[in-house]
Amino acid sequence: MTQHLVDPRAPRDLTAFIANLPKAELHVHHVGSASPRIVSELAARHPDSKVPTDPEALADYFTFTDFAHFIDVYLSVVDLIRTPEDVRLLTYEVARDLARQQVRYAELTITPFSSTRRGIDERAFMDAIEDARKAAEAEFGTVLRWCFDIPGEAGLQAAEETTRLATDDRLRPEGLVSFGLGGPEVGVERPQFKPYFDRAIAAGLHSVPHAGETTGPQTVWDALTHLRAERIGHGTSSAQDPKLLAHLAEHRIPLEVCPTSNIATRAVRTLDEHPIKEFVRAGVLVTINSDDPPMFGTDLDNEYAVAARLLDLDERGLAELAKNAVEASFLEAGGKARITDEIDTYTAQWLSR
Ligand SMILES: Nc1ncnc2c1ncn2[C@@H]1O[C@H](CCC(=O)c2cccc(C(=O)O)c2)[C@@H](O)[C@H]1O
Ligand SMILES: [Zn+2]
Repeated sequence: MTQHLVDPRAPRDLTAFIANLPKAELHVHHVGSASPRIVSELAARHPDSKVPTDPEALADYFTFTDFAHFIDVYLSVVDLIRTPEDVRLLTYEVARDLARQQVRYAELTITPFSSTRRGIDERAFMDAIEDARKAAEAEFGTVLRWCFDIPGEAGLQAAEETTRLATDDRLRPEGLVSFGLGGPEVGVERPQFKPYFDRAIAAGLHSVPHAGETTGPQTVWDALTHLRAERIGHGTSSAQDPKLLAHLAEHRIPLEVCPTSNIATRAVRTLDEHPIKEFVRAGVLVTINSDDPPMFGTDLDNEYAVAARLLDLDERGLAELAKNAVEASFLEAGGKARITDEIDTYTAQWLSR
């Protein structure tokens, strides 16, 4: 009987490598990360909701015809978050899911305006997310920080409210590090939000607006010049403007790339057409993120696997992507060094097996 020896040149199983690779995630939404189990549990608490309680039906419900449809579905899940306990449960479970993927550090984007305008007390909201953040760090070892974002389509009233919640020392949570702008981009010009970003930056927050997801490169330029963006959410259309790509690369402004999100919201037609290769070729600092994982039928590990396929990466290439996210994060230097060292040690051990 011939013995089938494992061919040492055979492609190693990158899935196993990714699953155990220590990671950081910079672009992932609080409500958008509610797992099917959490969403169906919340939907069962609120029978008036149009959100299905059955996880099967939920998978169909999370299939979008276009970006506007995605926002409608997103808001129907926001409507399920009605009490501080809902907020705490959601936040803690999102942290558990992140920890399961070896995420050591995540900057979770939260839209407090959407919850406070739906009646959740602002102080109770802040206490709920902070309780969950501290519990997650103690129990899972996952460090969470917050990005508060303005739902741009809700206009300047939402901008004012979000800025107040993010800069009032009696309210702003300890874990808050950055300030963003989300929702549809079409008809939501970035320059109008300059006064709010100026106040947030003056209060010590980092600027990380979405831009160039569903509109052209001018939106990315506007985010850089008017909102002083330190990172860009998506930035997908930057690939249409070589000068913009060169500027991002020269000034080492990271892109928060969310490949499957761009397909699910129809921002990009197919993964093979995704501009991530152009970003890397231009020398742009690319980070990999999941955006709204359960809604897009993905998770961070899968996004790393997609990046490996699109960029033809081996273990070292994947480790570099993970280190990019650590470098681009707003974690303090000691924490960055710790996670980067862990990534290097893990990768070296894996390759020496
Ligand atoms: N890929 C994404 N690209 C962009 N945004 C994304 C993405 N994923 C998730 N979001 C989130 O969707 C929300 C959209 C909320 C919104 O548009 C809206 C409009 C009018 C009223 C209200 C309200 O609350 O009353 C809200 C944003 O908060 C944002 O954080
Ligand atoms: Zn997003």
